[in-house]
Amino acid sequence: MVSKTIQYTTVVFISTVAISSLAYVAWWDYKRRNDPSFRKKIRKEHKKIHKHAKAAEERAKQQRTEDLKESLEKIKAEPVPPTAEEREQYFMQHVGVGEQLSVQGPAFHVPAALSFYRALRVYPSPVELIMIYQKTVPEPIFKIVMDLTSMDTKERAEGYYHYFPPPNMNVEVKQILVAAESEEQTRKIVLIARKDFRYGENIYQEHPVVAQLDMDLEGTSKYCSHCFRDISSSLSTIRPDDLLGSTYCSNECQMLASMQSQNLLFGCGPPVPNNVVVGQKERTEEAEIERRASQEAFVNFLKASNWTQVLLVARFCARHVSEEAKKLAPLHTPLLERARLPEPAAGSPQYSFFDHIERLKYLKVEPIDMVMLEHHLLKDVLSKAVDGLEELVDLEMYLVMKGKMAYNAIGVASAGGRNKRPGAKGRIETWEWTRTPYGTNRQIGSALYRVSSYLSHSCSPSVRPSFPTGTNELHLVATRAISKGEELTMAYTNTHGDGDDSIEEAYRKRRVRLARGWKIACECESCTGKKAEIPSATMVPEAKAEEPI
Ligand SMILES: C[S@@+](CC[C@H](N)C(=O)[O-])C[C@H]1O[C@@H](n2cnc3c(N)ncnc32)[C@H](O)[C@@H]1O
Repeated sequence: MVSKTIQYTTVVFISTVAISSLAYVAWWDYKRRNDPSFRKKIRKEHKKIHKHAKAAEERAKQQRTEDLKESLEKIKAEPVPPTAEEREQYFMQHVGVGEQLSVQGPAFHVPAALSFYRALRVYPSPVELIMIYQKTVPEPIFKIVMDLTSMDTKERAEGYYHYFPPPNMNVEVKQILVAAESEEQTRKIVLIARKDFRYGENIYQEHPVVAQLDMDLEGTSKYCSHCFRDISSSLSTIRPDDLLGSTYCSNECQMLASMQSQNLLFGCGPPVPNNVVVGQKERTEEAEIERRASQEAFVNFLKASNWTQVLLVARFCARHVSEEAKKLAPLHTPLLERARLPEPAAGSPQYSFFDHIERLKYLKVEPIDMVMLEHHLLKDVLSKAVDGLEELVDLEMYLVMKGKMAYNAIGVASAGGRNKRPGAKGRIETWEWTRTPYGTNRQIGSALYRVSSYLSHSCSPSVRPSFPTGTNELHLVATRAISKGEELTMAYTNTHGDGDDSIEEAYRKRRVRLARGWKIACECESCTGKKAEIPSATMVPEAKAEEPI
């Protein structure tokens, strides 16, 4: 009886709930069909729910990004093992951990990805490893590894000018947007003073990334082929196996040149240190003969053409290799300290040798026959030295690199430069111009500098490159008082014209040179107002060199 009552109560309760639910559904449907304001309210509710869900999803995504960022910072703060063997062990250990974690379900995806990322950090050829990961690592984990990689790349790219140039150089790089003739905005990169400078004050100094004596001076024992010091009245060092016949002021310069590029390009010692095995060719007698033949062909071309920009590119590639080799087999000698380049400030992400030149603007170089030939000869020298090295300069990259040298190299007029540089040969489009207020015809060589590459041109400039140590170490000197925050400018060409040129003739000549060399129609004060009265300080290379030009 009791159970019947319970059954009955349950049935009544269920039917009551069902009936009232049905009534509610019927009422809801009626309202939805007949009441526009009700419909609007529902739509609003739907939107609200959707918005909340989206916001929650966004928050979760943001939180995940924040967590990944935090993990990335932690990983970056971890020391990288110093030796090649330790790095290999570290790599194996983290790949192993990553593999174990990746089979334990979604909760372990992030820790697995972090392990794979740690391994990626120390692998000598990261792009290759990413391709292997893509094929072997489960997709959601691979995606996290890629997120970590792009976070790191973005931070490195955006943060570069935050760390470079280092504060002790007293300048900073700023990117400003300017409206071009086409109304499209273009980016101008300028060098700005971080503090006030007096007239004649030294702002900073820097060693070149790569430097090359003019070809007519190479091997003449007048100047050191590495630092450009005048050695005409002293003993010089020569290496008998050097095909370019370069001469040096000291054993130190000869060793530095050899380590940075000379041996790989023109010598016959191992192209990279013996303990760096990646890509090294077995040095058979046959391979050595082929290597020498490629070097000879390159040297013959250089001597016949008198061009140096191809050599700046060649030295850049070789130095890139030597810097990478140094990472694999660290070498700390006082000698290398002496040649230190400006490096990003402490705490910066790691930038490769190439990262510093990647940002520089470049001139468009046409692949005319001679350019194709020099490219072919350079590739041959590189590939005969180390397998695969020619990949550094496929034709497209070579044209860009040459364009960077053409746009940014500075003419070095150390020890006052010279007066009788032989005139350029061949078609005018093939003449090589360098940025120098003393005139390319006074230089003894040219060099690429990391920071000075950013200097813009003005015909009434605020700074000039100076070489007071008698070498290619560039000192940037204020040609007038400069205030903190001011843009620093140098003259890319001799703004006074030649000999007794009138003001108009000097103006015409510099406009032609600026247009030919850097495609600039100068709009500086002196040009727009045709105020060709330029302070003579811009023209005086060194106290020693005050001879008429
Ligand atoms: C060696 S880069 C100097 C760095 C440069 N300021 C930049 O924006 O990257 C030379 C290029 O800077 C620009 N530039 C330098 N001085 C200029 C000037 N006075 N007027 C117009 N453009 C200039 C031109 O595009 C020139 O080819």
